[in-house]
Amino acid sequence: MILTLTANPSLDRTIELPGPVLRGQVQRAVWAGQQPGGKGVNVSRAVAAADRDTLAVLPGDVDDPVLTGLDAIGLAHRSIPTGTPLRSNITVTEPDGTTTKINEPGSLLSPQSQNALLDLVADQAAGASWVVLAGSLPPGVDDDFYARAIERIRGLDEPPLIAVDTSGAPLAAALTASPDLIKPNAEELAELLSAAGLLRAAGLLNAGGSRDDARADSDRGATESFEAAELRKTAEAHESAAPLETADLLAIAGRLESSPQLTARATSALLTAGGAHPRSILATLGAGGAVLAQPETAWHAQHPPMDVVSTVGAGDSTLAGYLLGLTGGREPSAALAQAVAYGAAAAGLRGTGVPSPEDARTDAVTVTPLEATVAAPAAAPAAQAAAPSDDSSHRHEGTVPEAEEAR
Ligand SMILES: Nc1ncnc2c1ncn2[C@@H]1O[C@H](COP(=O)(O)OP(=O)(O)OP(=O)(O)O)[C@@H](O)[C@H]1O
Ligand SMILES: O=P(O)(O)OC[C@@]1(O)O[C@H](CO)[C@@H](O)[C@@H]1O
Repeated sequence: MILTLTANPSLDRTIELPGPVLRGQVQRAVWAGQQPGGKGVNVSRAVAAADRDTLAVLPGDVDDPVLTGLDAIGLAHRSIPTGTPLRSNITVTEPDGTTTKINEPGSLLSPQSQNALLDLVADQAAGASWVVLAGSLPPGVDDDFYARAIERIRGLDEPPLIAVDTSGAPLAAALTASPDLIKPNAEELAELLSAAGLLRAAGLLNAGGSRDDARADSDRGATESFEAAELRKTAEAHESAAPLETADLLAIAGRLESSPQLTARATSALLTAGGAHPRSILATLGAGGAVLAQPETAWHAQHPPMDVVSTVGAGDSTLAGYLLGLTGGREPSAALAQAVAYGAAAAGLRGTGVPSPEDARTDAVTVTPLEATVAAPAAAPAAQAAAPSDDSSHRHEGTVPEAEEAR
């Protein structure tokens, strides 16, 4: 059984526009719909769609629209009453697949409710194969909530494996409890690397990595390239220990999305960093597919270009596809192919759509092993960190040859 905990569930409202969003104007939607959502809930929906056992644990009153929505689709769930309404999150989609999302903060969750939720998860996790802790934390909940959940679950006689899909401070805090798997997207990965001081080890600063080198690069020509400018800004922000600005994080995330090799190196830096860290990383890269990194191995899986309808929940479906693959007996690389097939299928569905196994076809997915992903120690200069090679790329219709499986 795959159990999910969604600390901050939502009613996902989706509005489809006939053209681009026009700020400040009245626009008429061509379609609108709503689904019970939140990251863990979506994982459970995808697992249930594959006819596999799942239980969604969440806060919320039984007559809340999220809970009645779960009743309506027959999804197994357990909740703790809160006396306050769950949030609504709004998605606006445009015909070219552009997805704009506005998420409410959610209602305050009292300390009593938080404890009741942790008790419920620990109680229900006995006998599960995986527990997924997913989504943001509502107001009133400390950043270490998922870390506390991990400690509770690990205290069970036969603890299940634990996956975490959240962002920012709750993700950083969860890492201190060494989850078995995390599923960051490119931006979350960039944020984690920055917070851990691993941007340079990950090869995300320029070769020399120093402010002077970056300046020298830019001084070489009167016209500083966009790339050089981004690197210089990043280096300066990093070395002055100032938090990276959103624009810098997005620039780094963009580089990760367009380079699986760089992502493999970045994930490797996290996996080999001193102190607590996750055991595996499933990094999703939007249209760039996903990288699965484990100590000493990494793979990239890619879906061909496709028409995107709504990417909301694509990451959750990716995680569900991966766990369905693993618990169904697939090797990690084959489970990765299934993960990307699930993510791509979800991106082709309206709203927070989750695919069925028939929608998620692995035969179109290419899986490529990435080599030399064990980076030099975190403090080593980028120039000495092992760079993954891409000369072993090949296509093998969603599964990997036995020789590679054995790596
Ligand atoms: N434009 C796209 N084309 C093809 N596949 C896509 C596209 N966008 C997303 N996907 C698929 O969905 C997966 C997850 O996407 P992404 O990295 O955006 O996750 P995410 O930010 O966690 O998503 P969310 O939080 O909305 O669930 C990707 O790994 C990929 O398989
Ligand atoms: O605000 P959070 O908890 O980070 O994300 C919530 C959310 O955006 O995540 C799901 C898509 O991944 C949606 O169902 C939901 O609206």
